[in-house]
Amino acid sequence: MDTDATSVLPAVPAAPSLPAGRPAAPGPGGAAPLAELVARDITAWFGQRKVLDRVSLTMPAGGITALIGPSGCGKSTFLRILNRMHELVPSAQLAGEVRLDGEDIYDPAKRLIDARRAIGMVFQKPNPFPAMSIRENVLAGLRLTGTRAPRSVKDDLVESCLTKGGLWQEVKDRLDSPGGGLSGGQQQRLCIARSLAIKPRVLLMDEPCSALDPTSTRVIEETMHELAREVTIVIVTHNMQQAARVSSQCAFFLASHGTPGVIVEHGDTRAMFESPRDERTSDYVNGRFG
Ligand SMILES: Nc1ncnc2c1ncn2[C@@H]1O[C@H](COP(=O)(O)OP(=O)(O)OP(=O)(O)O)[C@@H](O)[C@H]1O
Repeated sequence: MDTDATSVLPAVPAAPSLPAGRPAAPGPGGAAPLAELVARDITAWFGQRKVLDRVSLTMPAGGITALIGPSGCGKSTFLRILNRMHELVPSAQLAGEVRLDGEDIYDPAKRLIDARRAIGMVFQKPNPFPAMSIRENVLAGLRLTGTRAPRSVKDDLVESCLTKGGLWQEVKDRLDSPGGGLSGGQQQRLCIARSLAIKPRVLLMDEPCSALDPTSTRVIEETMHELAREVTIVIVTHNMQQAARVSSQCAFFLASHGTPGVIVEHGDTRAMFESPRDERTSDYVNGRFG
């Protein structure tokens, strides 16, 4: 085992909140301000195996950050650490810290559910509750978190989340039909709408379009641009054109020859694609490996 693999979850000792790196920008229409997510010195293990080594990344408020890199370099692991899902794996350990607007999400005094509420996740494979209606799917997060609201408030929420998820026009006349009856692209947008219903401040997306056709992919990408006005987005993608189209900044992960994943280079997406500083980034974004 690595000699520095000493920490177990929760890895980060309780610490006073740090001020955010920059003032939070106000959200539209009185919504919660846009949030900055900062990961510092993240090291992760599965059992004895270290899979990430001191990865640091600031994901700016209202930005879309794309995590790119070859298979197995730790992108999904890093993403799952950002909302405390890594700890669901029994052998998983981590060190480092994750701060949402300066607040340590691994602070033992904080509730896990609050971190997951604030930092939502959309997965590679659309996972609506198939037998539940479209409406119930959108509201499922409220049920799970025990949030009660009058019918009219729920109706408004269903409409606004489906609108933000780019699905309202297609489903407004069949809200009581099962979620499982939608196409794959529609199901993924339903999952986005479901995530939005609990008003996350960050949305993590793990290859959200990899199971979708080009038309559905384009709709989701347009949706992401709209959503970035009110949530900070972090997306894992293998599709370099998608990273170039949707993201404002990119982080290139690499785990060479069995070593743990690191970030080789990160920064403005256009600069990363047009004038990468590292030769390995250039080779990857130009399709020479991976
Ligand atoms: N539950 C797990 N148990 C043990 N090892 C795991 C587990 N999940 C991931 N790993 C290992 O951790 C490393 C990083 O995996 P991860 O899925 O984060 O990479 P990735 O860059 O997202 O890959 P891909 O692009 O193929 O999804 C890999 O070597 C993988 O085998």
